[in-house]
Amino acid sequence: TRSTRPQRMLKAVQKNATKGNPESVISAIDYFCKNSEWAMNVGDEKGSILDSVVTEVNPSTVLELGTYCGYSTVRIARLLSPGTKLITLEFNPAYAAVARQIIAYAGLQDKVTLVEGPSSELIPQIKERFGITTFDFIFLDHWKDRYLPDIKLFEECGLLRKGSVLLADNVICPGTPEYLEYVRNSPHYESRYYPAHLEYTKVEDGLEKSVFLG
Ligand SMILES: O=C(NCCO)c1cc(-c2ccc(F)cc2)cc(O)c1O
Ligand SMILES: [Mg+2]
Repeated sequence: TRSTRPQRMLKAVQKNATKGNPESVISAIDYFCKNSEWAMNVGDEKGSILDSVVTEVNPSTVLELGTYCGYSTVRIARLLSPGTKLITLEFNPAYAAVARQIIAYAGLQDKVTLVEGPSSELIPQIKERFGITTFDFIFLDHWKDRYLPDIKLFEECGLLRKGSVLLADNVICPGTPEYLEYVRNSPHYESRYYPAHLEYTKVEDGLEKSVFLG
């Protein structure tokens, strides 16, 4: 039977990247998406903004919602201080299976805990399962209609502290209008928009960075 796009992406990584070299894995995926098949990785333009925010925050606790094939997982994990781990949630088991292999190929498996399942179920379990009190940095890149309910869940579960940074992908395309309205109008967040483009295209998109004020 025909392979899937994530499987073809993994093959491109295994063919063109160097094992244990995260930058070469990132470049191989971007090359594949620019020259072979578009895929919904955050990409290099928005990825550079992601890098700068992660570097600025230098987080000790990190959560990613929406692993997909692990491209942004690799981008984030390669920047974390020694001993810091990130938790990434993925609902789709086929995506998770490819992501595990891409993260391992980059040599970052010891810095990543990939959890499969719906964010609505997993978020309330995080404190107990992973011994986390609050997150320093959260990257939202999963189902766009889950961004708003999940940020409210973070608040309800006490997973945010003064200064927690949330960075959301795709706030323009496909778009997360309710989420944007919430973080931009809530007195509990200081929000800023980083204009960019939909990965590998000229279509407008961008990232929204929101700092929890407590
Ligand atoms: O659904 C998305 N992610 C959650 C599932 O893993 C997603 C979709 C798109 C996209 C797709 C189709 C199109 F026409 C335009 C944008 C882009 C992204 O960056 C994304 O994260
Ligand atoms: Mg995205």
